[in-house]
Amino acid sequence: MSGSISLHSVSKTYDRAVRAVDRVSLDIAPGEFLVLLGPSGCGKSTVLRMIAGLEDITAGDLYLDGEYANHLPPGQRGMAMVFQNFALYPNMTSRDNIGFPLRFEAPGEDSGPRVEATARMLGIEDLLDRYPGQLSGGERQRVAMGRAVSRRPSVFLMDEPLSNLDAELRSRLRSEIARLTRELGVTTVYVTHDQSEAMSLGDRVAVMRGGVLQQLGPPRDAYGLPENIFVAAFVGTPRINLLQAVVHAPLEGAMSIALGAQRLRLPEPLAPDHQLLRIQQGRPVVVGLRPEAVRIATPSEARPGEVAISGLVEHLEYQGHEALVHLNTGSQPAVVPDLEPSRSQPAVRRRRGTPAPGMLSRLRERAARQVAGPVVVIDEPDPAPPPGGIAYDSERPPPGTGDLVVRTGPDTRLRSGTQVPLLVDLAHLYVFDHYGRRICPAPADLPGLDVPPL
Ligand SMILES: Nc1ncnc2c1ncn2[C@@H]1O[C@H](COP(=O)(O)OP(=O)(O)OP(=O)(O)O)[C@@H](O)[C@H]1O
Repeated sequence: MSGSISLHSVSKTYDRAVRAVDRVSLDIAPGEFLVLLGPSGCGKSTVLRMIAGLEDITAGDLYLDGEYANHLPPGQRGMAMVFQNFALYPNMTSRDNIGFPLRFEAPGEDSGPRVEATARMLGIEDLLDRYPGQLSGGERQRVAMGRAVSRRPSVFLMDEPLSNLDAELRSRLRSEIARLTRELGVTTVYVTHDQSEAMSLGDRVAVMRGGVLQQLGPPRDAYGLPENIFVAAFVGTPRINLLQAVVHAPLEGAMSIALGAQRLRLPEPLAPDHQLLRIQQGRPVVVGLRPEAVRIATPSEARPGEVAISGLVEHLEYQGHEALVHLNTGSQPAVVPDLEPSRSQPAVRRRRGTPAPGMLSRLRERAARQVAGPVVVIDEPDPAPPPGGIAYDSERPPPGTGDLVVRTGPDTRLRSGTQVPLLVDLAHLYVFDHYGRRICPAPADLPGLDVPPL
């Protein structure tokens, strides 16, 4: 087996009601490391389990090495799985745990040389005669990986394999997994809700939300060119600043984006990406600024492409290698629900008085999940929802939390309550429309920017 995996519009519905995975299409190349990333309950594990054959596919097609494989039994798929809970047999030594699958795959063959070669690869030779109870969490996970590796599968499926480990061990094992899968050249599908893990491991990252694939591409694109507000907010620590804004495009005079009482004046001649914002004139949009897109400096220090605003220091968060300044610029943050949903909550909050879910509301919920919405507009009292079922929130953010986080050097000394000048780098400005789609920088396929998603 070469290890290519293709999902064509694959869905999974549990109990006729919960659509855990909604028409996901993915092509994973042989030897590729693909990470499924998303918040808890978004359907990552279900995708992995359908690839493994541990879960039936409700609709859509799965191809392994180009062959239709929906009904292929798990044992015939040439895959090995590593779970978060190590799953070792407690009454077997590491040697027996690693050799156990080989008893079935190559009956009668001496598994010793393969077990030892695997142990050498993972640096666990001296643990081979210990029982799981005599191993640390990290050692247990190495043995669990050894069991997967010894089978020489064509695909590794890993479901949050590091989530039970402490931070230092996670980072060490992360590089070991990267090295091991690269050396073995084995296709790997890795599930995590930890975006930094996804960014550091994946050749490509598939970001999911509410069962729907939001974006598929290299980690650099998920961070630098998020297709929607959900991906922008989910990827990156500290989280991107998302501010409610309005585009002003007068027939005469400069175009600007209002953030509360302040304005980002777009320099003339307008950049092509900024020209496309003209059609949003007067509409609420959301501005996204990563913490490194704004710096504390006076207007006279502005470089080309930087525009001045100001902010009131709320507090300084010292991080050792850097400091994060929390500022209040007088704008309203936009809120993206579903970033960390609890399993008991529905995927999209409904407005008061909305009837119980029927076909129409289910369709609307699905449409809302396909884009990043709902985007919360705090200042508008009870606005009518646009098509697509986007909901609104009337809660204000807690006072004193600031609306903008800016990254600075660790030596910054700033007192709370100080008004500071800020420079916004327009080269790193994101604008999302009312439906949560990125409209600046312009999307590659330039959809009808006015058209509601359905
Ligand atoms: N056997 C099941 N029966 C009913 N619903 C299920 C079942 N397994 C999963 N689900 C539901 O399907 C959705 C997706 O679950 P899944 O485990 O794939 O999410 P996940 O993104 O892997 O979450 P986590 O990171 O918390 O494991 C959830 O709403 C979950 O409650």
